[in-house]
Amino acid sequence: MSALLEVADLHLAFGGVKAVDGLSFQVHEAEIVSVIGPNGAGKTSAFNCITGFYRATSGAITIDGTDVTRLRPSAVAARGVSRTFQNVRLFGDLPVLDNVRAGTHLWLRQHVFDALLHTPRYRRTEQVATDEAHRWLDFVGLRADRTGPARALPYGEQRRVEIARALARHPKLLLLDEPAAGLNHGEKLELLELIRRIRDLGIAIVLIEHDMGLVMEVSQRVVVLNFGKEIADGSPEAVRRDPAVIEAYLGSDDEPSGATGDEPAGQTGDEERSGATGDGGPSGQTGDGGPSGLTEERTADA
Ligand SMILES: Nc1ncnc2c1ncn2[C@@H]1O[C@H](COP(=O)(O)OP(=O)(O)OP(=O)(O)O)[C@@H](O)[C@H]1O
Repeated sequence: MSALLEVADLHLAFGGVKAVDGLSFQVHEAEIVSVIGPNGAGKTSAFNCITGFYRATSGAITIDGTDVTRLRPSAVAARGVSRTFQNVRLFGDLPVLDNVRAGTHLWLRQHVFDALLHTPRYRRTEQVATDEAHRWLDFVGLRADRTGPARALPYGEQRRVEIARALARHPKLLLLDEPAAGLNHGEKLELLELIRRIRDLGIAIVLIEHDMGLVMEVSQRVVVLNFGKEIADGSPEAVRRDPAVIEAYLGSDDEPSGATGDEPAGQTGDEERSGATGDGGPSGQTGDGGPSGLTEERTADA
C-alpha cells in the first residue's frame, strides 16, 4: 500500500541550527504514528514543514503521492492535512460553535453574492456548517456550552474544540502536537479513546507527545528524533528497548531519573507523568508539556 504521508530526507536549518537533519518516515491510511524525542529534538519543526508553515531546507514531503514540500499551509490543508498546535489556537472571542464552523469553510464553498443577499443556498450552506460543527463537538465529547466565547472554556475543553475544528476540515491526515499537555488523568484516558475513534474513521494520525504512557498505548509505530536526527522508527516495544533511544533520553535533561535500562526512562510514580494508561512505560517529560506550561497562550487568535 502506498503511503499517505511520505517524508523523505527532510532537512530544516535555522542558521547554524539543524532543527531537522535527515528525517524520513511514512504514514499509511488509518495509522497512528508518534514522533517523540527530548525537548528541542525537532518534532514541531518537522510538523511545521509538513503543514507548510516552514519551508524545508531540503528533502521532500508527499501527500497521497503529491509533492507538497513547497506549498503554503492553506494548500497543504486543502490536500487533506489538519493539525492542532502545542498551545491551543482558537478564536477566543468567537463562540465555540463558530470556531468549529470555521473548519468547514475548507470544503463548504460560499459565494459572496449568496451571503450578501442571504439566498436560500446561503442559508442551506450555513445550516450544513452548523450541523457539522455540532456533529464534531459531539464526537469529541464537548460538555461545555457551545454558544459562549471559546476563551471561557476550561483548558481541556478548548483542546477538544481545537480537535473538533481540525476534524471539521475532513482531513485524511491529522497532526496532533502534544494534545495531552495539561490534561488530567481522566482527560488523558478520554483523549486516548478519542484518538482511536478518529483512527477508526479512517484518518491517519501523527502524534507529537511527551506522555509516554499515551504514546506506548496508542501508537502503531514510533519515530524517535534527537538533535534533529532520526534515531529509531519501529513498534512501541522495539523503540522502548532501543539502546540509542535509551541513551538519548538518559542524556537529556528532559527526563526524570528512573530509567532502568530497558526503557528510555522509567516511571517515577508521579501520577501526572504516568500518562493516559499508567502502564509504567517510559515517562513523559513534563517540562513545558506539564500543566504549569499551559497557561501562557490558552486562547490565541489564530
Ligand atoms: N523559528 C525558529 N528559529 C530558530 N530556531 C528554531 C525555531 N524553531 C525551532 N528552532 C530550533 O530548532 C530546534 C528544534 O526545535 P523544535 O521546537 O522543533 O523541537 P521540539 O522537538 O518540538 O521541542 P519541544 O519538545 O520542546 O516542543 C531547537 O534547537 C529550536 O531552538
